[in-house]
Amino acid sequence: MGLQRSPSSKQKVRSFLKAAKDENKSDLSTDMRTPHLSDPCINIEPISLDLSYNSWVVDHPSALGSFDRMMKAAKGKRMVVFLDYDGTLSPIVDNPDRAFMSDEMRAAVLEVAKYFPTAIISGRSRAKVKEFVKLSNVYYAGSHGMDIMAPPRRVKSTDGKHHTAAGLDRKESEVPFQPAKKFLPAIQEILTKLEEKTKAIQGVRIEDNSFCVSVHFRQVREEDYDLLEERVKSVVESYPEFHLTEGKMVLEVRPSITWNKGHALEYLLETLGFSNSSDVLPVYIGDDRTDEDAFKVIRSRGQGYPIIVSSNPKDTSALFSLQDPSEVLTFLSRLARWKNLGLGSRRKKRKLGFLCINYGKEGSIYVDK
Ligand SMILES: O=P(O)(O)OC[C@H]1O[C@H](O[C@H]2O[C@H](CO)[C@@H](O)[C@H](O)[C@H]2O)[C@H](O)[C@@H](O)[C@@H]1O
Repeated sequence: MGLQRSPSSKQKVRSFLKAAKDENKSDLSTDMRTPHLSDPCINIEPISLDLSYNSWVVDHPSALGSFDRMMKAAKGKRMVVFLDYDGTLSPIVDNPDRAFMSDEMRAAVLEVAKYFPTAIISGRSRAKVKEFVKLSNVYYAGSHGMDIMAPPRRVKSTDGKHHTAAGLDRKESEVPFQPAKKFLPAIQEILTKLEEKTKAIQGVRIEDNSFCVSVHFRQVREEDYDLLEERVKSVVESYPEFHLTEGKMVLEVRPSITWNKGHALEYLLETLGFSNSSDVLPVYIGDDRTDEDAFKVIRSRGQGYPIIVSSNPKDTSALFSLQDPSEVLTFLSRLARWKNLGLGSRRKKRKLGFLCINYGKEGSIYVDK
């Protein structure tokens, strides 16, 4: 792994990176960064070089341009909405503490959550993302899904019915699910050591994300990248149960457990009562590498809409795309309006005296009384 930096050798790489950097203020995903010779991903570079946004978007069509088609296919299905936070609901900014979400975005998420079960799955601590979003009608998962607040997991008993897991709150109120809980003391130790080891490097920000730690280098001088990487690695090396991952100008120290945003999505579907439903249609909107795990889960389910937020071509398992948070806002507003209009026309038909025959999963039809 190497930090994202300006290229020094290949001319082709230089011009590609410069264009991408100018367009997106260095928000190059790791799949496009200058490769290190030691980087096992070096073989993906020529593929990225051939991609241009116009050809990429053919394979990952705009979720706005495809909206009608998507909603037509969603008729009669139960949509569940999953949203990433940074770079999706809020724009990427230099100071992570100031990545605020706009009031319009908040209103759009509020509306969406009125009609569809909605969860926010972020790399931030759950408390921090809740503080930014400030909505009570959504579910929150922080630390890349390692800290979920949701209804308790259901267990299947011998009578074949689902029951709340023993020992948990039976009133279906929300309970935390924290698969990395045993790592909390070690995480606090790592945090302290990282702060100590990197304090002399100008521009570094260490963020406590509860079950993981972020080391931000967005404001670090390029000439200090190697030093920072070396220091961070020297801390992580003495914790064999942890590993490093890389996001947008950030290194993250995470416990090595088999749990990611994809698992969080599945967990939430299950606890919200959608497991094994053939008519459930998850929508996941995210911009970062960690969102890919959720995109893959949706693809493997064979039903749902994985949507990447990017204005640059990148390797992704998403099927659709949106360019930036402002397009996310438009998409969410249209989604809420689409549902509202659908409900409205049903209400109107009822008012006009039509009889509604409900076929459950198949939807409903209106007949003249
Ligand atoms: O899963 P997410 O909600 O997308 O969180 C991923 C990381 O997002 C934040 O960092 C990123 O956004 C910052 C604010 O715009 C930006 O300054 C930083 O460079 C980005 O990496 C957050 O601060 C991290 O802790 C999250 O892991």
